[in-house]
Amino acid sequence: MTVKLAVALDIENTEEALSLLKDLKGEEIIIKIGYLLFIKEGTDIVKKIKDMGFDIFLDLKLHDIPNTVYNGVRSAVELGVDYLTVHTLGGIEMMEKAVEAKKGSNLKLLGVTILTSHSEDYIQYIGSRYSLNQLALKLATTAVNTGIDGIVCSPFEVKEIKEKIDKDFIAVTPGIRLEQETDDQKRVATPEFAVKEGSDILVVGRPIIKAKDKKKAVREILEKIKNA
Ligand SMILES: O=C(O)c1cc(=O)[nH]c(=O)n1[C@@H]1O[C@H](COP(=O)(O)O)[C@@H](O)[C@H]1O
Repeated sequence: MTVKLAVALDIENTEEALSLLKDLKGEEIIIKIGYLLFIKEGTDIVKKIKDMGFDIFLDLKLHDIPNTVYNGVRSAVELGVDYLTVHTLGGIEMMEKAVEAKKGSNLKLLGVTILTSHSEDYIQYIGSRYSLNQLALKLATTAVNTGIDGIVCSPFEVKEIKEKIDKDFIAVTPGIRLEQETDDQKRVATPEFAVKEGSDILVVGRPIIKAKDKKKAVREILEKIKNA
């Protein structure tokens, strides 16, 4: 699978977001829609962006009782999104219901393991007897065995997860940075590192959204992915 770029469209101004996408039409990118735009604009924004020809990654990180997640996944299938995040910490039964809900559709479910804004210290603070890496691997393995199509982890866990899970799945890595700035992320790495470690989809938000020339930033990251 060729490595893809998912642009996290975390842009406050909807018109600005849509005009950026007009500029990016034809680029081989996935558009990730998260809380910011989805809570404000709802399903309309998803349909608009889908109609522009982009694949949609709806990032709602579903985490609830199995039946509620089942209903959420059914709605995402009806909406026609391409990727949807669920939280692996929601449990095996929850993930099984999520997988059951998308049966027969093209939706790909992505299981979030340990957020890139968490550190090893936090994992120990909440009482885990596993290290962050071990826990991410355990959650990823559970998700893939349950039938989840892919997992979300930091570029630092992806290599081991890819090596130790003997099945095909999509590895998605946020926490990508071109420069030193980390914002609220704790585990960040360059696009080249993420690709070398085995990522299939790199998620990039602020390094694009905050750039003066956003289209140029997208092109630069695509080049880095291609040449990694
Ligand atoms: O599920 C995600 O996409 C996600 C998981 C994770 O562990 N860390 C993480 O940053 N994300 C998302 O990836 C994007 C990263 O944005 P930037 O830090 O601005 O590049 C945000 O939209 C986050 O919601």
